Amino acid sequence: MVEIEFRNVGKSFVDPNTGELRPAVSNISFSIAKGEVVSIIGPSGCGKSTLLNMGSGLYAPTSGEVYVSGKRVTKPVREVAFMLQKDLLMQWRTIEDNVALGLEIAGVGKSDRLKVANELLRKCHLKGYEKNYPHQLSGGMRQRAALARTLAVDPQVMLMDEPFSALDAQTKMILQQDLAQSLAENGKTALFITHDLVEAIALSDRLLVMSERPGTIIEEIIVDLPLRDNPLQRRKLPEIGPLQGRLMDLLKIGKEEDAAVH
Ligand SMILES: Nc1ncnc2c1ncn2[C@@H]1O[C@H](COP(=O)(O)OP(=O)(O)OP(=O)(O)O)[C@@H](O)[C@H]1O
Repeated sequence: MVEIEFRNVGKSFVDPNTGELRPAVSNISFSIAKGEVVSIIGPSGCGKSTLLNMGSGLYAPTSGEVYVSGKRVTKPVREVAFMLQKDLLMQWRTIEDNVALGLEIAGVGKSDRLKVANELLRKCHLKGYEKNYPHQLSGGMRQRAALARTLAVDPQVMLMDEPFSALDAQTKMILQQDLAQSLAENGKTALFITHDLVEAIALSDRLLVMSERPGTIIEEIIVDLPLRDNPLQRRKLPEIGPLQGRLMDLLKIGKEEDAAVH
């Protein structure tokens, strides 16, 4: 079953310098099946975040259509949860209250929502920190809390915009492991943006490679490797190097003066 579909999607923005409409992405078509994890990679400014914003209904496409679970997206969609590079935790709420926020908005009673929050905090290795405030946690721990908060609303689709890019390399690998296990266990569908090529390979079933602005999909690569639920082990497979090399070539990294990734 198809969970997310982009049909000939384009998006233009008014260029603040010229006042004219300028395309950010054009002619984007792809679909993601239920339970699939797909990563988008591409040069800075090619429109990756713009795609996620359209997937969640925060931006309307200028042309084409976006569908989630067969319904055309015309406004923010409940089935979709967003996770960003910034943890966006509320400083005045404890970690458990931050994780429970989505459930509170949905009208779930206090004891039920705290039960869900505490179970997710345990799974995300934050047991014992439930009553802490965000400033009392490290960056990695805050991002774990943000992951728990995203999972708490039990979204069908997770849209993730460089969620781990601010973390150190080792913390990042551990969080990738937690995310991958959680996605696999719960059969979630995810669209993931990253500049980290190995992260994309380690986490995904499929990769979409974009061109420079106006971004369009120039290549689709099926990651035909085992261990999608275990990126720590997948990273060690010998196929990772050649796949990374292929992506570097597509993005022209180190090949030309005007390389696509800076
Ligand atoms: N609200 C907006 N108004 C005007 N221009 C915008 C707006 N949002 C994005 N853009 C422009 O659209 C282009 C794509 O932006 P977007 O943030 O989607 O790129 P990206 O691929 O996610 O970049 P990065 O990898 O650097 O995060 C950029 O040139 C950006 O300046």
